Amino acid sequence: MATVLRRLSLKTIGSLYSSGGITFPFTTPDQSPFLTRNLRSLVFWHPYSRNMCSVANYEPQSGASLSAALNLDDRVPATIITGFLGSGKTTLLNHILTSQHGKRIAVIENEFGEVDIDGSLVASHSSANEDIVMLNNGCLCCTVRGELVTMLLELVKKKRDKFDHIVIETTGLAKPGPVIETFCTDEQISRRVKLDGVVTLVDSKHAMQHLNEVKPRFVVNEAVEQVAYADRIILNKIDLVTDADLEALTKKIQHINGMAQIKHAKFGIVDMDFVLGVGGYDLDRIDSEVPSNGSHCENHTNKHGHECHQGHHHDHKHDSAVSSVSIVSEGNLDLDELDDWLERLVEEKGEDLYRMKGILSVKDSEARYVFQGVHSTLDGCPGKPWGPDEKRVNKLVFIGRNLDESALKKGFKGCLV
Ligand SMILES: Nc1nc2c(ncn2[C@@H]2O[C@H](COP(=O)(O)OP(=O)(O)OP(=O)(O)O)[C@@H](O)[C@H]2O)c(=O)[nH]1
Repeated sequence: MATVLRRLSLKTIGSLYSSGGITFPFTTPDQSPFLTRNLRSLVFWHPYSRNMCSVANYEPQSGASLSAALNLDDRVPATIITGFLGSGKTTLLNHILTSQHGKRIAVIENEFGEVDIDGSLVASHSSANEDIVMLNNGCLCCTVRGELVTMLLELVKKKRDKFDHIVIETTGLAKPGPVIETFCTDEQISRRVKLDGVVTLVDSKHAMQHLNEVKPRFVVNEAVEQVAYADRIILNKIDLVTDADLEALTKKIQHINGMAQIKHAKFGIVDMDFVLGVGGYDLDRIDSEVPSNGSHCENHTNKHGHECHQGHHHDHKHDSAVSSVSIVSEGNLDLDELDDWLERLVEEKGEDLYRMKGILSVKDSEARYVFQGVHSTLDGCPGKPWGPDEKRVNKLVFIGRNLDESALKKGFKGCLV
């Protein structure tokens, strides 16, 4: 059964505020379809992310309700660092903790086993006294997910004034899906913490072997999942590979995830704005995040100075069951058809749809429509208006398992007017 997020109009938020408290929005009786409901209101509030979306068409009804609504998002951003065993997660974490970014960081270090080796490595590297390091034993994605919730709540309830950003380092064998879903589905967490992004470290020397590993039926390949869920991918340890190896790996990764920005690095050295303040789940960033043709690949730290080419994965054969499908197409979409298609899609394929993002041109609408989703949780709102001479190009990216590219394209085409 699809979980399509409900929204409240600004007017409703205002009345909830003035009535002395916010009621959790899932209690809204609004049963209208996802897009139709959202496009026909003016300003929307995401019950989990509390993002204010486009205010372009909004006529303020009362100063108090607008400012109350605009001040809603005081949640602390959280970054998940994931990546296969030995890929350089702790190295990146130490780089974050010793860099000048002006943020006080709270770290949740997930150690699998009795001895907290990574914890002491991190603690001994952290330069800022204010940084907080917490440890939990076990695997975040399975046995200790409840513990993650407890730790996050403890942080935000008791120490909120002591840090500006949370970084969670998962174990090398963690599946990111369940950890991400904690931020979307746990009401207490989603009210206080906002998922900023998933940063995946890839060991350039060994990743191909892990990505190609064939697992028994129903067993997940963690390395593939970690790439698939990423908002940012760091191809680390480039000092250990040749140009050709790096190019092949980049293509393989772009085939799995055509949405994430990729950077090459040695010892996790990347600019801080590549990993913190990513806004991977912010609807107002989707316009700049959805690539028009394949994934972004910036190569600032590439020792070899070669360029990555977007969209080239179509020239190669890959056997991975997890892949991405991009649709770039001019034209206007019929709102009702689109609504039906998206709802049907997440209902039927939600399990297999890891991430999706899109910018859509809807008939008779002045503004872009932006949406993003994780499995069957969809989230969308009107975005920037189209310019008078601007080509109205729809861009959608789906990342998931066993995606049927032709069925997705056909479904999309069926929504064009
Ligand atoms: N040559 C080389 N070594 C690196 C690079 N980045 C990290 N390393 C080394 O690789 C080893 C593993 O790095 P970690 O940061 O501990 O990796 P991790 O992902 O946290 O490892 P686990 O916690 O075991 O999953 C360490 O010895 C690092 O110093 C790199 O770019 N090049």
